[in-house]
Amino acid sequence: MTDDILRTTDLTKRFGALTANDEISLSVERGEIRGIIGPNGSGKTTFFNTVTGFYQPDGGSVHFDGEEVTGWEPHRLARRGLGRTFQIVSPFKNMTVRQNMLAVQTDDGRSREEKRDRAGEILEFLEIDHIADNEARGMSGGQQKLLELGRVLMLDPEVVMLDEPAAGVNPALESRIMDHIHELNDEGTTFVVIEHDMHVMKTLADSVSVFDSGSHIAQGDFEDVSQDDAVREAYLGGTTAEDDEVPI
Ligand SMILES: Nc1ncnc2c1ncn2[C@@H]1O[C@H](COP(=O)(O)OP(=O)(O)OP(=O)(O)O)[C@@H](O)[C@H]1O
Repeated sequence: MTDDILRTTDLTKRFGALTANDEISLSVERGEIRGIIGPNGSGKTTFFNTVTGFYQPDGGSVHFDGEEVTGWEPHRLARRGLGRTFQIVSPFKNMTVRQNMLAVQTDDGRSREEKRDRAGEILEFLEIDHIADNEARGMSGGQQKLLELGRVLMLDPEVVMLDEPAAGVNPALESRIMDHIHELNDEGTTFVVIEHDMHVMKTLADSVSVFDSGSHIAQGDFEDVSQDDAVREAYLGGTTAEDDEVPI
């Protein structure tokens, strides 16, 4: 029997005449790393925004850990255990790295000291503790991505949705980010990851869901999905496909 921690049923989001998510039904199993791939504009980020409450859906539902959470506010979902990061990261630049961590509203009865200790542990785990007292404005793009992941971890999430965690990150830091994701996953955190880099996706994801023109067109392990005719058409038939987006 499968143990779904996140499930959408016919989730739909429109922007005027454009249907960015067209009845997306998708289940994520507890403990897996699910990749979401698809050409530019296929609706991946919209899906994240609708699942995590940044957009109200025009139809369909979202269930998280056995509870219907459709339309819940992002902060309520985050406190319930569904965290997410953004494609464009935006730390508070004039605050230190540690202050950025402590600015996360956890509302879980932890004392200031406990919160500070937890922030220290996470920064150490992510190997950015040496810059904890530096202003965030001096961080590299990759370090900012790690800080954003760290801020999500302050909420002890059960599921983390990552929007392009490797984009714009140098290869050394990229492999560190992937190691951290694997390590957290080994400890039980479920991940849903949007990523254009197919090499990253191939090694990271247990299974992938493919979006095309707002629809969820295929799901399975990376190798099977790469051979799927509809997937090859989605990538190769369009005019926007770039080499690194072709999943073969
Ligand atoms: N806030 C918005 N208002 C209007 N249209 C939007 C909005 N957000 C997204 N769209 C449109 O919805 C479609 C899906 O966009 P979305 O960003 O979800 O795609 P994506 O698969 O994440 O793309 P990319 O891989 O380029 O990040 C696009 O046509 C986009 O222009």
